[in-house]
Amino acid sequence: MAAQIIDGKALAQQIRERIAKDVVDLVAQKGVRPGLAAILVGDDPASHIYVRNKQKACDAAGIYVDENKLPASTTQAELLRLIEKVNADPKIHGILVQLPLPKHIDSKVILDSVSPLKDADGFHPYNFGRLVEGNPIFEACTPKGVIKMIESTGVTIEGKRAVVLGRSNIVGKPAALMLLHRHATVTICHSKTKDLPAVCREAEILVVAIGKAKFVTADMVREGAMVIDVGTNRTAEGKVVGDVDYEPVSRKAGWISPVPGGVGPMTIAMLLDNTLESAKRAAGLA
Ligand SMILES: Nc1nc2c(c(=O)[nH]1)N[C@@H](CN(C=O)c1ccc(C(=O)N[C@@H](CCC(=O)O)C(=O)O)cc1)CN2
Repeated sequence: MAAQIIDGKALAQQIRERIAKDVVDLVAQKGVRPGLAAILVGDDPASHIYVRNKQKACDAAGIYVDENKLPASTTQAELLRLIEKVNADPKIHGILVQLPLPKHIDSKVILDSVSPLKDADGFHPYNFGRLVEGNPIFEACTPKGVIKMIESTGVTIEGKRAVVLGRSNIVGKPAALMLLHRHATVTICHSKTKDLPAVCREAEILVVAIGKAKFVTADMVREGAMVIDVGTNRTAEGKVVGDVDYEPVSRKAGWISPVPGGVGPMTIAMLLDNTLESAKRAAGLA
């Protein structure tokens, strides 16, 4: 039987509509409009599309955006000065530094300079540490979206065998922690994992964030499993595909998220959610 589709695009739209209502209430009650500083350095075409989509989503939700598009020649010192400025700006409740940054800029230095109180992407080590403790303030947008997608199915996470494929700081590790805090039994797999297909087949929930087109094939998936595909890969023909070989896997899985239209739109919705929550805290509401 074909898997049920987890429609991230539709879920993200519902969440964005709820955020838009909450923004109206926040402005009415406290006179505070959530504000996001969006910082994009360089000419990466995909990054330009993502930032434009984030800006459009903020506009639709009534979130103010301070847009900063900087040339690829921007120095690390110039970028640090801009972050210092938005850290201190009371109109700004969330800061987004679009990744990847140009090679001459040290991403870690930049991300560490974002105020942990405005870290809407959840990438600052303070917020990662809070997540490890199980007491997060800002959670990274992509893994937070993954959890919302799993929860939207009504399937309980508690007690499930979850496998996270990929160990990046911005997706794999936080996704594993979020599943662990919801009492899943979690395994993280990576390039050195022995017999990866066998480990993946143990998963009742399989989160794939490995960055390789169609890497997960049907033989790696347990019958009836929930498969969440975090990948965004472009084929030679320019088509966007995930890390999961969708058609054959969807015939074996119980639930599957598509690419496009799965985790990507949820990442954007969670950025808005984090910015709104930050503005609520600044207004003394959370
Ligand atoms: N500062 C950040 N940088 C990056 C992040 C992030 O969360 N914060 N994540 C990715 C890029 N990203 C968001 O910035 C992102 C990627 C993909 C999508 C998306 O909606 N994808 C569509 C398909 C897109 C297409 O057709 O080209 C989909 O899956 O439906 C949204 C956001 C790296 N950088």
